[in-house]
Amino acid sequence: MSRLHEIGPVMLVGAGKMGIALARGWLDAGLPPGNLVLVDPVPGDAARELAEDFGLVINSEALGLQPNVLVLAVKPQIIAEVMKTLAPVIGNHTLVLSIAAGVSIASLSEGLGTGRVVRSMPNTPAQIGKGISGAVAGPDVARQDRDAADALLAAAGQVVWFDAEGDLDAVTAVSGSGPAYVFNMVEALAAAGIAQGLPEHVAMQLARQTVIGAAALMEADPAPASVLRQNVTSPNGTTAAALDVLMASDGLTPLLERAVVAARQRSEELGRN
Ligand SMILES: NC(=O)C1=CN([C@@H]2O[C@H](COP(=O)(O)OP(=O)(O)OC[C@H]3O[C@@H](n4cnc5c(N)ncnc54)[C@H](OP(=O)(O)O)[C@@H]3O)[C@@H](O)[C@H]2O)C=CC1
Ligand SMILES: O=C(O)[C@@H]1CCC=N1
Repeated sequence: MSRLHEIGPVMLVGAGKMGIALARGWLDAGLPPGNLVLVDPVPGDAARELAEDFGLVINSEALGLQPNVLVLAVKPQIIAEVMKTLAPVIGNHTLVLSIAAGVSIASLSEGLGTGRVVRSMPNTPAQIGKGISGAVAGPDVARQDRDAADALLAAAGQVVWFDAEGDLDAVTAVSGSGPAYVFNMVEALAAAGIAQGLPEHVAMQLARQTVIGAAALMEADPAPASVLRQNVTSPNGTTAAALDVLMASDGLTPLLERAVVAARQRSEELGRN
């Protein structure tokens, strides 16, 4: 039996892009639909579709419930306001699992009046069970709370637990936001193909399938990324010519480092709001 069966009622507050990605992952991994309720003042198409597909309870009926796990998936900018409305939902037995970027365990605990808080950072491949999450448990989190949070996050993919909460800002910058960097690389590679005279739809097909194929190969072959890169690189060939540009001192590595620093700083800023 999946660990998800043992968690009991889960309330997802914020049925947006990431909330729905997680909810789909949980339901696909065996969370009983009767144990999941959605709270979102204006549920979008994806939320309504999910609710319809699985017969989920949405909004008003949900608010009378004190769930075993309250998952907070609203934007960091409004989380303080949203927490003010959630006091009646927090029972003695309620664990809070936040996925909000930057928002500290201390402010979550203060806002909700409970120390049973896990702060986490998943990413959107959660929707197909291929995500990765970082997580930190607050000081009042018991072993069984941590197991429940781990089961929810593990349904979405891999989970890495950290002792230091500050590490989650770096996790956010690397893997939380990371899928967007890869999608942007597909856009950039397609644009480069178009600049070389390929039709737009063909350039996009080539770029997209190249990233899909490379990711699938990396999943199937445990060799380090550097070895997989070397396997593409014939001596003095075309890839070597391109990598001379990408791996130059002003190439992809310093660019990504700047991008990750910017994301980390933004995560820290969001936490100060
Ligand atoms: N997107 C991602 O890849 C990731 C996001 N996160 C975190 O997840 C959280 C949500 O991000 P994301 O899904 O991208 O954002 P979205 O805007 O897509 O989702 C937030 C949802 O919360 C809803 N909402 C607004 N007010 C309330 C309320 N009072 N009660 C309940 N729900 C409310 C919004 O509705 P409406 O649109 O009508 O305002 C929206 O549906 C953020 O904290 C973000 O940091 C974490 C990891 C990855
Ligand atoms: O862009 C954001 O702020 C959120 C957090 C990580 C991914 N999306």
